[in-house]
Amino acid sequence: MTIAFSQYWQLTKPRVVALIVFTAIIGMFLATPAPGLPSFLPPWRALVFGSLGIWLAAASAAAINHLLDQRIDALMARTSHRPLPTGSLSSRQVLLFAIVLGSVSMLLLIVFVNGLCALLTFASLIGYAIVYTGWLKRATPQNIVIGGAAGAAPPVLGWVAVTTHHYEYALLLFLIIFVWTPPHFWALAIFRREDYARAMIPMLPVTHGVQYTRWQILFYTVLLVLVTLLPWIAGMSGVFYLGGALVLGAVFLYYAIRLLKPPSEAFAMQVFGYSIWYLMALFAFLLVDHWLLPGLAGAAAPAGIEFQPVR
Ligand code: HEM
Ligand SMILES: CC(C)=CCC/C(C)=C/CC/C(C)=C/COP(=O)(O)OP(=O)(O)O
Repeated sequence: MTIAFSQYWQLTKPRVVALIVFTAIIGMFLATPAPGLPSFLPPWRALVFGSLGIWLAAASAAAINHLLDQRIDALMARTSHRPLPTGSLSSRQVLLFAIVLGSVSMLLLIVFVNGLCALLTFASLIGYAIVYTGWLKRATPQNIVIGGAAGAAPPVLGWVAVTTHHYEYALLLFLIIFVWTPPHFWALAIFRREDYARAMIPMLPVTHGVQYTRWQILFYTVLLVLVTLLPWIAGMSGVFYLGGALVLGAVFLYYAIRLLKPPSEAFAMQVFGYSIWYLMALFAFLLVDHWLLPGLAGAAAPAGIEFQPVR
């Protein structure tokens, strides 16, 4: 019983999905007026059912990823211990699990949140589970750049769970995760390139070589540092966020430059590990900044404009 639970839990990619839900929740908070105004907590239904619905949809997408990738997962050292390659769960069980999670997610979002949030969440689920996993991943070395759109969507999903007002700010959050994805993934792909070569998956380090991939990581990291300035330039975030983004970005740049001539083979995995802390910290800075600067409430909900949850 406990073993079965842990196998199903593993299907949901719990740590990846935890960070995804974290960015969605930050999206909800940033869409909500800051302290000092009548309500600084997102509407409770968006917070509770929105987070739960987005979590279940991402977990369902992750389970479908396991299902469609079982043949290649069996060929790769990093993934060969997963429930399908080891035979501890059957394809039927995984499919059923994914359908249940996805259906409950849609039900919660449609009934308790709103149709737009449900629609965009469903599009993200399909984007990752079918478009990326079933097609792009095997088709082009730009797979994770294009497929990254699904993983970048959660702050937008969180935002529209609360309101469509100033949705352009949510698009800035989307852009940050979208540009973050290539350095995040390619660092790991460099270290795991033999896995991908064995499974014949056209990841950039396999098709274009390690050095080219390192330069691409540096290119996207520079772009990322520039893109993270946008929330401040657009007036969504203040100098507290700006300071945090600059420090975090400087460290990321240091890692990306060092990766051009790495001290060891394992250094790429340090860059990968940092990318995760980076995103978590950047979004934490966005939230604290939003709370520290009540003046910004004007940015999220300008005077005279009613705070309107989408229904
Ligand atoms: C197309 C986009 C993405 C690709 C290809 C990708 C790829 C990967 C891979 C291959 C791993 C290693 C997983 C493992 O060994 O089990 C990983 C780990 C991770 N990813 Fe991503 N990722 C993407 C987007 C995201 C997004 C959007 C987030 C969160 C906002 C995220 C957060 C994480 C976290 C937290 C881990 C560490 C998981 C752990 O330690 O168990 N990733 N990613
Ligand atoms: C509804 C919604 C918000 C969906 C979110 C989509 C989602 C779960 C994105 C995560 C991205 C991810 C872990 C990609 C790795 O897949 P991979 O197949 O390249 O990695 P693997 O080899 O570890 O399976």
